[in-house]
Amino acid sequence: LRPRSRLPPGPPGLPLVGNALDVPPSHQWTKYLQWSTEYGDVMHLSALGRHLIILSSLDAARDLLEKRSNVYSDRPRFTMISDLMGWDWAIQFMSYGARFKQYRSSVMAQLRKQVLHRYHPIQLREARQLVLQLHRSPENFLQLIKHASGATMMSILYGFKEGQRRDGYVHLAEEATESLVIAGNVGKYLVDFIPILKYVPEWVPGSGFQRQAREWRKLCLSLINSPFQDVKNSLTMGTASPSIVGYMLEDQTMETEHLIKATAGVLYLGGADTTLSAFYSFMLAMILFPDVMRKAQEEIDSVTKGERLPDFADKSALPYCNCLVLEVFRWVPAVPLGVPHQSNGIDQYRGYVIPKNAIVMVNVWSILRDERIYPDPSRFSPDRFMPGSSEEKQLDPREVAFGFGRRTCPGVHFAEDHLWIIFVTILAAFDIRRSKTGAGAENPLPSRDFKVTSGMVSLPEPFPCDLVPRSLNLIKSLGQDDY
Ligand code: HEM
Repeated sequence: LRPRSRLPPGPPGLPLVGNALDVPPSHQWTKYLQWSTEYGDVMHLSALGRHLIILSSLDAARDLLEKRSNVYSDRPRFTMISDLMGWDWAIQFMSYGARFKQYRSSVMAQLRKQVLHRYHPIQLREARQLVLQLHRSPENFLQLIKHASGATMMSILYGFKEGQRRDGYVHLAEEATESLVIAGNVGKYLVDFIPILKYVPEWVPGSGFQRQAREWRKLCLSLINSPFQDVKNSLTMGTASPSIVGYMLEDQTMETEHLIKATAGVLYLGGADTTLSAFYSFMLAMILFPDVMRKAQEEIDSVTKGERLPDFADKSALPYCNCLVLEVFRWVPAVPLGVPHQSNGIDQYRGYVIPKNAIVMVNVWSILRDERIYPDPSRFSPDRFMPGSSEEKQLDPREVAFGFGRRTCPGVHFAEDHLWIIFVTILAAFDIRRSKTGAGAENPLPSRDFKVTSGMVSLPEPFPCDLVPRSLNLIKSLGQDDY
């Protein structure tokens, strides 16, 4: 057999462009699912000479990305992002190797289970502050939640409390990550396929990408430099609040300033949009499945007696709420196609050849919505994971949603804590209801077939909702002075 005929099966493509024209520009995971029913759970596509392998089952993902992690731990090179826009410090896009290991272990050190308690006071404070803000302007709930996701990360990373300074940095980070989303749209920039184009000077006609990259590079560099310098100044003046950057600067074992800046940038990048996606999904789930909301609220009330807001110390007494977080990870996968891996050598699997430098992606979305694993997958049901519930216990979605092998998400436990305290605080304070007033063409009333945005990180499209306070006394007790 010629090597090509031993590639995994996949849709036929055209000469040269391969399947580039068949892959839709958005929501590729639905097309990949459709193709996988025809070609199987290990599928081959090609685009402009690049091999693409799509894995659509847990077995295949584990067999390759975990059991053969010596082959599949690399990332494809994103020339536009890493070389031209300046994101070469972000481990998310880094090739596997010595530098990656050094940077990843610095990130892991800040996300170990043993240190997560350090962030709890900030997460608690921010969750309660958000309750106050939501109470004051419930109609702006989507904007408030979006801002809170970025702002909480800024507080944890740099110690900035509420105010203009922090808002400015959140704005900067949003702009920088938006540029990433645009540039991360594989296929948009030819330089990602023909890296040598990165040397084309800006004045050459057709090199608009160079000018664009230069503008975006400024955002990327400000994102890691400006807040970092700010913390350093505050430490010198003795006015800094506790923060990850502060801990790292004080810890003399840390290698270089660049590593500290990069670690903070990586955490922001990894944490802000993903937790925002989960937050939107949670709100939507509570509107669509009011029985789940009531069950979670009853559990919280049984512990707090409705006299106080919940706290991290209540976590072990709230198992249903813990399962609710897991169900959010499953119900709307925040990273529906994971982050692409790349093979660093030729491999054989199930009799097929996986070429060297093939881009390997897992269809996380299709696994987490597979009815053979999760019966009635569009139903939001934390009971899937509750010990002793009438439902049969189902696969823990963290095993899929956070990726595989040596590149698995290091933020999984952080994300759980972060979302848990927000969800239980909001559930204690408000009923989240289907809006009677806010619906319109732009914000249609949600149904089980709600739409999600497309991109590496995906989230439900905007929807209206009403937030009805459950206890005004509880909310009012959160006086501004305390926070
Ligand atoms: C809903 C929450 C989250 C989800 C669903 C999620 C999902 C993922 C996925 C699928 C990957 C790629 C794994 C792979 O390549 O196999 C990843 C990577 C990563 N995540 Fe997360 N993540 C979440 C939250 C966070 C948080 C809160 C942080 C940090 C504060 C974080 C930091 C990172 C980093 C640094 C990487 C890159 C790892 C590497 O390339 O080695 N993530 N995440």
